[in-house]
Amino acid sequence: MRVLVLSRNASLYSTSRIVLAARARGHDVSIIDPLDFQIVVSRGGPSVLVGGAAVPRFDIVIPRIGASITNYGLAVVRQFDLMGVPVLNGAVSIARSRDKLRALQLLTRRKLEVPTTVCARSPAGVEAALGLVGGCPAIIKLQQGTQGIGTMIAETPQAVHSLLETFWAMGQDIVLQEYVRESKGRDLRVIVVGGRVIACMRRVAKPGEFRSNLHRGGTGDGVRLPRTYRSVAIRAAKAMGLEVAGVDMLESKSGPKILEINSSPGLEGVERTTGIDVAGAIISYAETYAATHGRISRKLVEARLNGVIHEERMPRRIALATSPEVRTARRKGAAMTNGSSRAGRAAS
Ligand SMILES: Nc1ncnc2c1ncn2[C@@H]1O[C@H](COP(=O)(O)OP(=O)(O)OP(=O)(O)O)[C@@H](O)[C@H]1O
Ligand SMILES: [Mg+2]
Ligand SMILES: [Mg+2]
Repeated sequence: MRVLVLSRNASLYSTSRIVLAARARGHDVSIIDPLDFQIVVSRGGPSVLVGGAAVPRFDIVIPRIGASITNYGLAVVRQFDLMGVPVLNGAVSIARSRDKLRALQLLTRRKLEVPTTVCARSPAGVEAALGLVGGCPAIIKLQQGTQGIGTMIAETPQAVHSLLETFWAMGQDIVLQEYVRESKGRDLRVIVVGGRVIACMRRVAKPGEFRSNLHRGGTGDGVRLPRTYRSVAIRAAKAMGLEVAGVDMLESKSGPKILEINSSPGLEGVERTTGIDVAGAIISYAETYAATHGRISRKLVEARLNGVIHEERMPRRIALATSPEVRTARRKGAAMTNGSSRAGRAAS
């Protein structure tokens, strides 16, 4: 297959692992910075250029869009969506995951548990909001934060007021959230690919810190998930329409509570702590996905762009098809990797 990885930096761990995994399976891989694309919108149909020149037709696009270029990156991904090129993940589902409030709204619509969260935009409702999330300490989050930056804890109502007022004055959208005390600075990062749990690590915050992110000094350990947690992670990814997802969950006294779902989850922490070949699992799934979504109808493309159709509603006949090209690529991949990857087997 001809694989396009959208990434600003080929030397990033996750990008290079995905590229290596694809090449090991015999695929032709290009890595292009999303900002290098020109997006052409005309009545003649959607297209993209790089440096003014046409690009080859790709069989699959794997976007790794960083938070700093969400808007332009999503426009590029949407253009590939419009061109009918299979994309893992699509623009609508990435956009959903980038906004924590939007994501939580979608999750609760599917009856999935999340920490009680209140969004407000005027000082008048703050007391009531604080009561709803169980008082202090309370969590305050930027709606678009990542790597733990933008997630804060407020120990007193005064701190809540001053933080909210500061962020509102800066024009930032924030949410107030119940602090799940019993999680004790731990969370679970679950990697779901194509509706299957591929790997999971428990992250533990460093002493004196409530955020367990590895970027904030936390440490990770591979864990086997109980069945209820597995099924919640899978349902959460599906609710967002994400084919590749990093689901963050807290272990609360009433069971899993979902914090957020990441659409370009980092692979370094989870691969190193679990020893699982997550990149291989993504490519293995990409092969199946490209084969089954390569020639989807214009109607389906539009439905997907409008976010009204979920992949599970794809006709079964399409969902099960496997092209000769994919079978050959799989055979080559199996020979080159000796077929020994746990994740590769799990996802195939
Ligand atoms: N409501 C909460 N109760 C307890 N701890 C929380 C809560 N919300 C967040 N945390 C802690 O803070 C960390 C960061 O929060 P969150 O996952 O929402 O932010 P993020 O910046 O998007 O992180 P990521 O890098 O995983 O994308 C979580 O991993 C968890 O350890
Ligand atoms: Mg996040
Ligand atoms: Mg997180």
